[in-house]
Amino acid sequence: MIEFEKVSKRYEGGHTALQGVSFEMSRGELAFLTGHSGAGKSTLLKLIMVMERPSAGNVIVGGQQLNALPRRQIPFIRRHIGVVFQNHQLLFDRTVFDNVAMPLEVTGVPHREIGRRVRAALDKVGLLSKEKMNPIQLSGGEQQRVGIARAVVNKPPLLLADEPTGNLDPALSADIMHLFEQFSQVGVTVLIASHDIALIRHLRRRVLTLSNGQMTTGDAMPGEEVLYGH
Ligand SMILES: Nc1ncnc2c1ncn2[C@@H]1O[C@H](COP(=O)(O)OP(=O)(O)OP(=O)(O)O)[C@@H](O)[C@H]1O
Repeated sequence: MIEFEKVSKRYEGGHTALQGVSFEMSRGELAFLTGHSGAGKSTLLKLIMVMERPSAGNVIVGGQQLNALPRRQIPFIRRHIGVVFQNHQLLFDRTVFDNVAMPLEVTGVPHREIGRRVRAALDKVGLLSKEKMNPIQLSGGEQQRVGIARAVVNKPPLLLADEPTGNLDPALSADIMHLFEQFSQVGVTVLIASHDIALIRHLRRRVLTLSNGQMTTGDAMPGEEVLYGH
C-alpha cells in the first residue's frame, strides 16, 4: 500500500528532512512512526499526502507513483487517505454530524447517502447518540473520535495519524489505538506518528524509527528486540 524507495526531502533553504528512506507497508498493516522532534515524521506523512514532493527517490501509494502526479490529480489521491491530527481540527460552529459529513459534501455524495455513511462512521467510534451535539460539548477523547469518524467516513484504504493521542490520558489513548487496530483488521493500512513510547511498546506492532531524517529500524524486519525497542 505504501512504498518508499530511497526517498530524500530537502526543503528550500537547504534543510534535509529525510535522507534515503526506504520501507514498505502492506494492506491492512498497522505501524508506528517514531523519532525525536524534527526527525522527519511529519515530512514523511506529507509526502504520502502529496503535500510535499520528494527531492529524490520514489513514493508509491496504492500502486501509484506519486512523484510525477499532476497537480490536478492530487485531490483524487487525498480522497483515498484519511488523516487524523492531534488537535483534531474540528469546526466548533457545526454539529458533530456536520463535521463528519464534510469530506462527503466536498465530493458531492448525495444527501441520503451522506446521512447513512456519517451515522455508520459515528457508530464505529461509539458516538452515534451525540450526532446533534456541538464538538465543544464533548470531552477531548470524544472529540478525537469525531476526528477519526471524519477521517474514515470516505472509507479510505489508508489512514494516517499525526500524534493522535498527544493530548489524551493513557486510558483514552488506549481506546483510540484500539479503534485504529479495528480499522486495520478490516484491511485499512494505518500509519501512526507518535512519541508515546509506553503505548507503542504495549501494542507490540511494527515500529518505523526516524533519526535525523534516516530510518534506523522498521525498513527490514529486524529481530523482535529491535522492533519493539526493549
Ligand atoms: N516547510 C519547511 N521548510 C523548511 N524546513 C522544514 C519545513 N518543514 C519541516 N522542516 C524541517 O525539517 C525537519 C523535519 O521536520 P518534521 O516536521 O518532518 O519533523 P517531525 O519528526 O515531525 O518533528 P515533530 O515531532 O517536532 O513534529 C525539521 O528540522 C524541520 O525544521
